[in-house]
Amino acid sequence: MASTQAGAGIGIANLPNQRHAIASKKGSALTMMIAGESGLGKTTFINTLFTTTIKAPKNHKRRFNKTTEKTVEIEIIRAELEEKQFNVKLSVIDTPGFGDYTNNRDSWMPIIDFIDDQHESYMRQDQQPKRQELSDMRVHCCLYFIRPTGHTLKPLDIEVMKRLGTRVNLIPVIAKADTMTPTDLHKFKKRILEVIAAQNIQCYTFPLESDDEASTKRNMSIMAAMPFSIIGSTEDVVTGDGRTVKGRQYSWGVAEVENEDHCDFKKLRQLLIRTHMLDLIHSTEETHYENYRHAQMETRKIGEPKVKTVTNPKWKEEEEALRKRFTEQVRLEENRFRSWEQQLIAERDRLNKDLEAEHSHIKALEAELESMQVGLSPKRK
Ligand SMILES: Nc1nc2c(ncn2[C@@H]2O[C@H](COP(=O)(O)OP(=O)(O)OP(=O)(O)O)[C@@H](O)[C@H]2O)c(=O)[nH]1
Repeated sequence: MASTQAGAGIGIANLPNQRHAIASKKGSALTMMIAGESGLGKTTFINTLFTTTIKAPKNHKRRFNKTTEKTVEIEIIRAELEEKQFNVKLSVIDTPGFGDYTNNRDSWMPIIDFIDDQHESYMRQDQQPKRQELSDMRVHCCLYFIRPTGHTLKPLDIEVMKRLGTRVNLIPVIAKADTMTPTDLHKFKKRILEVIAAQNIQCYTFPLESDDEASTKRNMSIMAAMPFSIIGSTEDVVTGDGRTVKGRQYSWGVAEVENEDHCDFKKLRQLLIRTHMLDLIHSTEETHYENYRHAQMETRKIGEPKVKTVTNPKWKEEEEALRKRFTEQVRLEENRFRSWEQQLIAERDRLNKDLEAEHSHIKALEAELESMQVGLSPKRK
């Protein structure tokens, strides 16, 4: 696996030039999450990103190049990027696709919970007296994959994006851009942006103005590309003019991953791991984590554990079913006891009657005995 970034480097050396020079000697850690409906190429995208950003692995720590089977649970893929003494620990969280079920809430709720749980875990560690080695898996950005329908955002997309946007730096992405013509793609992007504005969905934004003109221009061009259209592929294919590129081969030609006329993969990668990595980390800390902390502090005392409300509707349904089963069981048992009680009462009555009959019988015998005794006793004169 060769780096396609050979000349430009992977860009980590550019980190000191970024707006927030917070990179320490220890390096930075970037955690990105990939979410969206099933089968949109999320896992393929991760592999594509890694094959084009990471040099051949030198040790077992780097774990990537996943097979593209259906993702069924949240998976974390880690890699280390290193360039000119800058070390970036990259974690990519692949999430199960949703949208396959009648009740789709079941599938996207764990994603939201995962983001909240990372904030919670960091906050709890932060409140401890000893805070040297905080483990931090807070999600710095979430790429939300949109199906290339050519129409508009679906209600499910809107629902999930709204929730994600208030928790994390949300970056909308149009999947499988090679399945749309440039004109349709352009119209689709416009409609998506209209829905995002109308529905008040919070997406990641960054300051466009920079110290130098070139950076400002670059920022504007990246921002103008949102929502980023992408093509995912780890395959090397040969173009009509003889170049070997990462792309998807069709009878009509090649859809190239890194060709800016074909999709925005390059711009997205530039934003994520070159130009705005530190801004993503910083805004997570300053905005999303602070929002979470603030909301929790209003309702809880320091050190108090979070009351886990049962937010997952699947659990709610299970709880409901369990409650019904329990009530039914109690009702059956009560009926059983009641009929048992009836039987006991009937048995008691029967025994009482028998006892009474025995009593009467004994009394009759006693009376008989008495009269016999009277008959036998010697007559007095
Ligand atoms: N045309 C086209 N197909 C793609 C692209 N990216 C991925 N695919 C194909 O789409 C299919 C699904 O890809 P995955 O990466 O498994 O999709 P996923 O979103 O991770 O799927 P889940 O794990 O089920 O959520 C595979 O057959 C890929 O080869 C793309 O950019 N264009």
